[in-house]
Amino acid sequence: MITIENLGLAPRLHPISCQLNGSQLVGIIGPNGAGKSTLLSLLAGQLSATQGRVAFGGDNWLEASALRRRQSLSFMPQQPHADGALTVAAVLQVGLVNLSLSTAVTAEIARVTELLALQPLLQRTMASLSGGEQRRVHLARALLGDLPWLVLDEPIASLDIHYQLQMMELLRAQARTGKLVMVALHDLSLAARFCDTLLLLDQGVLRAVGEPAQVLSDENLAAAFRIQARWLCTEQGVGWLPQLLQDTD
Ligand SMILES: Nc1ncnc2c1ncn2[C@@H]1O[C@H](COP(=O)(O)OP(=O)(O)OP(=O)(O)O)[C@@H](O)[C@H]1O
Repeated sequence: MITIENLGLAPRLHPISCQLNGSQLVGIIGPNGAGKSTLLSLLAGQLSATQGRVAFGGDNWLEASALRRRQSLSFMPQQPHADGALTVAAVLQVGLVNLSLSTAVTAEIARVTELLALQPLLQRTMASLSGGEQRRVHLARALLGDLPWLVLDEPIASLDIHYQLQMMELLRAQARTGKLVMVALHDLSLAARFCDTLLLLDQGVLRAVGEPAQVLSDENLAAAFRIQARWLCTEQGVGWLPQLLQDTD
């Protein structure tokens, strides 16, 4: 479990507080510029907070050593980078070595390779891959070491619908193994369908946190996104028909 207390970065993110249990897939949603990446980057230690604390495993996570951070939290930024000249296999090897874990390298790389169906790509260079293929490699890299806290900024951006569904299932399965999995998402229908908890950010403010049905209320959708939506619930899942509000441009 993590407890976020008044975590903020002026002027981009107003102080936010919430508690998130492990074993959950948590979606961070909100319009462009709402502060999603800022929040995730603060948790990942890529940005320094101007105030607040984060309790994770007892102490203030924001003051944890670099090694503890590296071995507890896996971060995939919105625009992950890897040297284009490296093969996929090399990217995964370097990623694992950087974690300084005692994990068996070959077995761990085989594990994430299988999870992301990367076998056919292992000997290709990163530069030779499509955008979606590269994203799957970055996702595999984020899963290396089986760390307890995954923080992924738009992990399904640029994936086709097959891989979007597969990734959301995979991330939910990762959460079910006891991890806290936090993902920034723009697809609210997939967020509603797969996430246990949603955090809705709007103009740097935490507007709502809770179960998807509560957070994706008519009022919140209108205020944050200036849309209205009809939700379609079937046994297979949730879909929706979003529309611009009448009085918006
Ligand atoms: N490097 C930066 N320096 C100053 N302000 C920034 C910087 N990066 C982002 N911002 C601002 O911080 C606010 C939050 O940005 P952030 O990237 O966290 O939004 P986001 O919700 O992730 O948006 P998007 O959906 O467009 O990715 C925005 O107003 C943005 O303009």
